Amino acid sequence: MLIPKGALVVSCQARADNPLHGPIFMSAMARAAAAGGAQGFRANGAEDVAAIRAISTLPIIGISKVWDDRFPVYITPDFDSASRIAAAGADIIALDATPRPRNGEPVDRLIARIRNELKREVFADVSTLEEGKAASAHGASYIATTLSGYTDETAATKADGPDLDLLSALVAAVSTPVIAEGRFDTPDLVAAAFERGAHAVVVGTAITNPREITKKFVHATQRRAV
Ligand SMILES: CC(=O)N[C@H](C=O)[C@@H](O)[C@H](O)[C@H](O)COP(=O)(O)O
Repeated sequence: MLIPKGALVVSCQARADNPLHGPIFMSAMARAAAAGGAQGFRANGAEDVAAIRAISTLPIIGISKVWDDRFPVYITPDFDSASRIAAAGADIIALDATPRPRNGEPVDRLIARIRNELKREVFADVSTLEEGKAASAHGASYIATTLSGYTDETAATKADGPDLDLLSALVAAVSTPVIAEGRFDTPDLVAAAFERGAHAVVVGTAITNPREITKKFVHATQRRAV
């Protein structure tokens, strides 16, 4: 198991519309995170994964976001996208493990192919307890709460912060290590995740997205006591 128990993993991702988009910025983010004590990274796409691999030996959870209007699944939907990030240096491949339609092989087959053909650990992003149990049964190495709040079924929970209830339910139900990911945006929430039995916590936006962090502060400037 590559992700150590108790680890903080930092997600270094910036989409094309973000001023920090690109491997130079994302590898600098990763260096800063490692200097701060992060024990692993999550990164999107072969270029960013390769740039982070070049500056660190810490475990990289690689994803490949592929948007296709015909399908809701965009996180590593098929074997080809998984292969590209494995070749770029990802130690662990994260994928959408919901049963939603995808332009790729069914999730059980995708997990098996990544394990058997790419020889990589599989990190299953789920949104419900049932999906987590299924991914565990299919051989995923980690089950993560990443997609809670981002599927039609779970959209209502997004406004409530991270899905601590799903985290606890997964910890109780599967022997696979459970990772807290998605809106863990304060040190207190990270501590709460470990109290509930998380194996590790992945933090993205709150550490690596200055635009979104700035928005929160600007929002505070607009608050007025009544
Ligand atoms: C739903 C989805 O596509 N999540 C993505 C998965 O890679 C990222 O956009 C998130 O930033 C990541 O999961 C970390 O979460 P947060 O940024 O909330 O700490």
